[in-house]
This record gives sequence, C-alpha cells and structure tokens, in this order.
Amino acid sequence: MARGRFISLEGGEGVGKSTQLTALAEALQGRGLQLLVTREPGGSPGAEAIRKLLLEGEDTRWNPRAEALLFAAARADHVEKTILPALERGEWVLSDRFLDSSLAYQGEAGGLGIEAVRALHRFGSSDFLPDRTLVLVLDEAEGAVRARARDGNLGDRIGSRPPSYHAAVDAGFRAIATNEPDRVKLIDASGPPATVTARLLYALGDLLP
Ligand SMILES: Nc1ncnc2c1ncn2[C@@H]1O[C@H](COP(=O)(O)OP(=O)(O)O)[C@@H](O)[C@H]1O
Ligand SMILES: Cc1cn([C@H]2C[C@H](O)[C@@H](COP(=O)(O)OP(=O)(O)O)O2)c(=O)[nH]c1=O
Repeated sequence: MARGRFISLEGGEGVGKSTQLTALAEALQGRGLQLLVTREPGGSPGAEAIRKLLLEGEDTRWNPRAEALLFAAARADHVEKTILPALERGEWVLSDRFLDSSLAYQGEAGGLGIEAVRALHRFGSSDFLPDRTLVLVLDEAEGAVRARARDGNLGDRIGSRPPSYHAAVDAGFRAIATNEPDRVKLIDASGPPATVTARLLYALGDLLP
C-alpha cells in the first residue's frame, strides 16, 4: 500500500485556522482519502500531557530554551506514536500545527533562531518533515479583527503574548516559506471561508491522487 501524505496547517493567531482545518479535512475526506486529523502541541497521550505544561500557567513558567525543548519532546512522541503509524497504514495525516510553529514562535519570535530549533527537531524526530505545509497569512488589521471575534484561547501562555511577538511569528512563517518554497506555501487567508479552502486545495493539487 502506498504511504500516506503528511500535511500541516499553520498560521498565527486568529487567521481562521480552526475553520479551515475542518473545511480542508471534509474536502479531503470527500475525495475518498482516509484522513487522520491531529494537532500540536498534542496528538498522542504523552504529547497531550506536555501540552498542558506548555499552555497553562504564567508566561514566565518556562525559559525560552525549556519551552522549545518541551515542544520538541511533545513532537517526538506525536511523530512516533501517532503520525508515522498512520502514514504506514496508508492514511493521510492533517496536523493543526507542526514543526514550523516552533520555528516561527520559539525560533524567530522567541529569539532562539530558526537553526537552533531545527537542531532540536533533528534530535527529537530525525528531521521528519511534512510533505506540504500550508501557512495561512492575513494582513495584521484583518487578523486582529478575527482574533477579537473568536471566543477564548487568547488567554493561553503563548496566545496572550504581545503584538510584537505575534508580528515576529508572522515574519518567521514568511521567512520559512521563502527558504523552503517546495514544502511550505503561504496561503492568503482573506475572503470568504470557501475561497480560502479552495486555495488550500489548489496548493495540494500535485499531491492529490
Ligand atoms: N474567511 C473568514 N472570513 C471572516 N471571518 C472568518 C473567516 N474564517 C474564520 N473567521 C472568523 O474569525 C474568527 C477566528 O477564526 P478561527 O477559525 O477560530 O481562527 P484560528 O483557529 O486561526 O484562531 C472566528 O470568529 C471565525 O468565525
Ligand atoms: C505547535 C506549537 C504551538 N505553539 C503555540 C501556538 C499557539 O499559541 C499555541 C497552541 O495553542 P492552541 O490552543 O492549539 O491554539 P491555536 O488555535 O492558535 O493553534 O501554542 C508554539 O508556540 N510552538 C509550537 O511548536
């Protein structure tokens, strides 16, 4: 049986990622694909336990290096226990965030540098990468409107960091897409949800059976 494909969906806060995750999953399943939908931090029992450590408590609970290591540890467990077994079974996997969130948040915005975070991924997960990473991008003003419209979630340790942090996250995602244009595609998240979903599917066109 052919190995499945691994797709990650990324973006800053409030770009409409949850909305698109659901719509993209339905569209892929509608094409007859067996799809496992998962998320980070989390996606396996061990990684879900680490998720609570990462998202709850004071912003100062972890220093930047400890925070990056926890994300990398959660990801190592998620890859081994959930993602690789599904791909081996021939399923497709769609993950709500993956490595590129660590590169943008901890590496770029957190000041560790993208290369340092990539080194943790080489150690933790043998540098296992998605077949395609779709990054939703929105201009800042529209992103702020959507973030305000959304219930909850901005209160977590990372979501509640200042606008300058989130602007650096956005710059990080754009830099990654420039550096890895074949794997990482920037997707315009403006306009009606169905239009954004169509852009996502178009960016997967060469992978779809
Ligand atoms: N394409 C869109 N156009 C306008 N509003 C949107 C769009 N997609 C999502 N929203 C709204 O923006 C807010 C954030 O969307 P959500 O999918 O929860 O984003 P995220 O998961 O990125 O935080 C929600 O109120 C949602 O209804
Ligand atoms: C996977 C990952 C997430 N994060 C952050 C992004 C989010 O602020 C938070 C995950 O929270 P979550 O509640 O899943 O929110 P979202 O809807 O924004 O995906 O953790 C990192 O900083 N590094 C990472 O590697």
